[in-house]
Amino acid sequence: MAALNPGDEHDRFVAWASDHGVEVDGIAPAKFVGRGMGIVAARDIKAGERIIFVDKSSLITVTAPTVRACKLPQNVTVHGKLAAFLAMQYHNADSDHRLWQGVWPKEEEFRSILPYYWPKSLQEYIPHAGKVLLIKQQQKLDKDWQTLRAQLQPSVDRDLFAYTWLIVNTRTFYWEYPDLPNSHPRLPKKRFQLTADDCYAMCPFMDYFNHSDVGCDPQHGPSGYSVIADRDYEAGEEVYFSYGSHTNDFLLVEYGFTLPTNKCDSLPLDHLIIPKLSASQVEALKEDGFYGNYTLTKDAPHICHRAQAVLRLMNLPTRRYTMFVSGNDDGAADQHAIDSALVALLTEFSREIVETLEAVDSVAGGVVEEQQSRTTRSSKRKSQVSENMATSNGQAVMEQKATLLERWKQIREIVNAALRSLDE
Ligand SMILES: C[S@@+](CC[C@H](N)C(=O)[O-])C[C@H]1O[C@@H](n2cnc3c(N)ncnc32)[C@H](O)[C@@H]1O
Repeated sequence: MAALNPGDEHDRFVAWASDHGVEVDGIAPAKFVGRGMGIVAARDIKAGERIIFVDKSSLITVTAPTVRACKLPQNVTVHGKLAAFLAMQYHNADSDHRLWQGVWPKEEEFRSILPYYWPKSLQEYIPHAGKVLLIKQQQKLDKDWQTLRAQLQPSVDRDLFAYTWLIVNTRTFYWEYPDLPNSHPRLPKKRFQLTADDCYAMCPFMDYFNHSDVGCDPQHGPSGYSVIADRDYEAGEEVYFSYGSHTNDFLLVEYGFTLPTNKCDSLPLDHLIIPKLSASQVEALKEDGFYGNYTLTKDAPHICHRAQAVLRLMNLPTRRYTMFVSGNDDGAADQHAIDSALVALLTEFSREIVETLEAVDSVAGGVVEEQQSRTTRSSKRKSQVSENMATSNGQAVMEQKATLLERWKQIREIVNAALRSLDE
């Protein structure tokens, strides 16, 4: 259930936005239990109606004069530059985006939602694909901080920078700079040279929308962003759009949530397959372009072509594998043997899942106690404040644990669905 009037700070922001190039039609921000803000239909909306337009002049990008005025080092990433700008402005009561900043989730909320902040003993149980992403995220943030710290300290400390870096990570949109050749010395002159890492924009009001695997498609053009309703909506319904074709492991690490059903979900099988390969098999797969990136999905045929190939190399005479990867044989004659090999692999995966579910349950209990005792011990007196902190840490860990258990149950369901259909 959504609260249609989420509070004064949101009213003030909406009024500010409408004076700053944001045209809202038929939608409103609303507060949802357990997942912050989102957008609801404020009246019945018809498919094809434009529900929001945001003029490019209101975006925060590296080309904005206020960002350029910060004179940040040339070698820092676009992500780092935007995070530094937001952090430098964070305590400035006169900053242009003060009212917008006031409706973002607070650092405290991020601490419980985003795996970046989770205790190490819980991060350890993030599924393999998510852990790889989390390490990359930590490395990118660290590198940006190292490049910028001399310029930012002492007014901006690492905690504030991490928070604004994660605000950028969870709230930016893909932006292609309509006037690219002259936009910024840090950006390439030619459009085809732009990479995804260059194309970040903070976009007021658009960053209220929550993600779904189906929903409206945000559009960007030379004048700004717009969203067109993908279907009819009744007043009060939540309106989502898609952040992209993301798996739940990606959503968990980058945004701090998973979707209960997600048509884009898949699981990597690399951590189960790669350790079983001999050196010569690795060499052959690399030569043929079939090394790694093996995935499992809930729906038939369950595994990707690359996984079909590697299982053939591991379980059949080499010539059968060669015929398959060269495209001279569709592999149908061997499918039964490959399905049996896959069942063995997934049975091994099932054991890992059961063990992980049990481990998350017990580790999380330990973390709550550890955090509570650490928080209460660190205060001189066992004051109400420290008790409240301990309780909120405890609650955060319980929520993190629930998110993690939920993800492992989704993984179990994908594996079981594949096992059931292979058994038919
Ligand atoms: C662009 S913001 C969307 C607005 C945000 N909910 C807020 O309170 O301001 C992205 C963040 O919203 C949350 N979010 C987005 N889609 C969600 C969903 N389907 N379920 C739960 N949380 C979601 C996640 O915390 C994510 O990091």
